[in-house]
Amino acid sequence: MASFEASSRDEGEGSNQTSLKTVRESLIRQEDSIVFSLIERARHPYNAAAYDNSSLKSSGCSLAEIFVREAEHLHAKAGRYDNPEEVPFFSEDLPLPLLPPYNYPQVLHPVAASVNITKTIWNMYFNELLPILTTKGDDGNYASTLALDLACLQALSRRIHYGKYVAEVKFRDAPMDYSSAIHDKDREALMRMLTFERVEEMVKQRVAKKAMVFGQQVTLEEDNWSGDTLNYKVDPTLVSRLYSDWIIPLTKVVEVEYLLRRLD
Ligand SMILES: O=C(O)C(=O)C[C@]1(C(=O)O)C=C[C@@H](O)C=C1
Repeated sequence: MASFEASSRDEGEGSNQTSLKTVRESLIRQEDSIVFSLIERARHPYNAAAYDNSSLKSSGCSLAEIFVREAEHLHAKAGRYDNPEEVPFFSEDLPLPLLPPYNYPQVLHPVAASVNITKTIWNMYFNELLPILTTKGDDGNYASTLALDLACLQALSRRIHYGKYVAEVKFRDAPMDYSSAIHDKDREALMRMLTFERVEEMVKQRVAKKAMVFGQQVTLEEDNWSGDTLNYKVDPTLVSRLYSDWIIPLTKVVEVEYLLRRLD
């Protein structure tokens, strides 16, 4: 992608450069899904009843949990989790796909399946993000709200766990450097090696810009296109903060966890 600014460590020649470029292009595309899904969820107020564990006395869990569990059940039948990029929140007892499996390319080391931070993503989404993304109140549209939550959770899980792919191409690019930190189980060294601050800065700026572009009120009157009078559907600084406080740090946690097991 032309807008991608290479940092000094990925200016080398060869296919690894292409691979890092390719996985970053996927991260850029995934930004669109994340920003759109947040804008859609923000149309509804918080709708607390959907998240309250005591609302459904018989089940002891929230409507949100039941919704995601049952949706994942259905998605598993349609083969969603055959794709190693997709990580379910409730992986126990998922049914097998109904169609014969598609042959997804095996890019990752088999240990990738054991790297799973869905609990952290779940808690971050419901405890930290939703309360600041939405307005207080209840409009009763629990089914629509939860369908939108599911879209947000899936987009976030996919993006954050995509750190496995980013880590894999970085490892292939510099196996000797990474191997020594992996043997030493040196998390800090790994974190330092995989961090590109300039890239992170660009990601944060780009997602804020996407929130401005995707979240405009589009009308046919010329005046409404002027930047400062716009009322965005989701605060662009919130989207940027979501990336800087949670999405990027959690992607890096996935990268480190994957690398630590990469030589098993
Ligand atoms: O692009 C990379 O190299 C990544 O590892 C992804 C990512 C991100 O989450 O956006 C994470 C760590 C880097 O510091 C830069 C960006």
